[in-house]
Amino acid sequence: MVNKAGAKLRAQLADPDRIIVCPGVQDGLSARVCLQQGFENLYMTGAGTAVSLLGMPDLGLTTADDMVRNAAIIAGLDRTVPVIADADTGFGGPVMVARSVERYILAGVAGLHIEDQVTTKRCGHLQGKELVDADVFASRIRATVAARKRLDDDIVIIARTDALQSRGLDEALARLRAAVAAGADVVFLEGMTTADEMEQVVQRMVPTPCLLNMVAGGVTPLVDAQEAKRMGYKIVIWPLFALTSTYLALQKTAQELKSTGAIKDRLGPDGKTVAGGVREIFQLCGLSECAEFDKEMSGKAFTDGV
Ligand SMILES: C[C@](O)(C(=O)O)[C@H](CC(=O)O)C(=O)O
Repeated sequence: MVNKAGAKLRAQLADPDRIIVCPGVQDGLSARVCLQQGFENLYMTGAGTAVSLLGMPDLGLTTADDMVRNAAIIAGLDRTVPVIADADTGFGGPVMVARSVERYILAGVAGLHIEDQVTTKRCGHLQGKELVDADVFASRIRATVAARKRLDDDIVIIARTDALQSRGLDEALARLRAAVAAGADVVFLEGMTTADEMEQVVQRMVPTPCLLNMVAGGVTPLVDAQEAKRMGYKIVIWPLFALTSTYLALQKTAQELKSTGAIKDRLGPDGKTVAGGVREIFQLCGLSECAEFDKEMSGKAFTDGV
């Protein structure tokens, strides 16, 4: 087996008492902050990757290269923490989908989701989404399963449908059932708009585990982990929380720099040290571990300190 992350995520899914709460992260820094807070899973957001890496909206503009590279960076920070990654539409026909899935597996990802929008997709919480036919979606899932088999891997395959908006709940559920028949492990019904739909999906998809997507400013009512668990969800993602926090904090300090010509130091809890100073952030990102590793390997880079 190439990648043990999938097996770990499967064990988490098999725990009947567990709900897997995944903070969405868009880069190494947001992943580091969530790891510091002790999260046991991470979610790599495609929307956040588009916004953070490209400065562009979630409109299918990220390539497989952009997404796999970002997933590899995030998954590589702590191999004990399973990462679920957005794989959008799989980026093409069955050959391309299988190639992409292999690359996600080799990147060390534990689970990924593939959806039924057209390749020129958009965020699931925007209007005017277009879908591929149900048989095309099923072939994407089959190609994902084939890639997993080819690498003898355990990656968790999450089938996402965006069909609710234009086709209604029954067709969306039928698409998810077909995806499960094709080998998907978990289902993700995107863009639910009421608590009743949220409850129904879990009940009507039994025994397949369901993922719930909590997007601030999106169309789905927001519930906490306890409520999601009560509804029967096994995975909850908060894809944009880090992006939103980063955006709001950056905007505030950018305004300060622009209007005053400087940034005032913010002091930490001890009242003396600068909060969020360069050394603190490097420590978060493994400064001491890097120096320690260098020493253990008889490297000399940090003998005079760092
Ligand atoms: C989950 C999602 O696919 C993502 O890219 O994180 C997005 C989130 C978003 O754009 O609001 C989605 O729900 O489509």
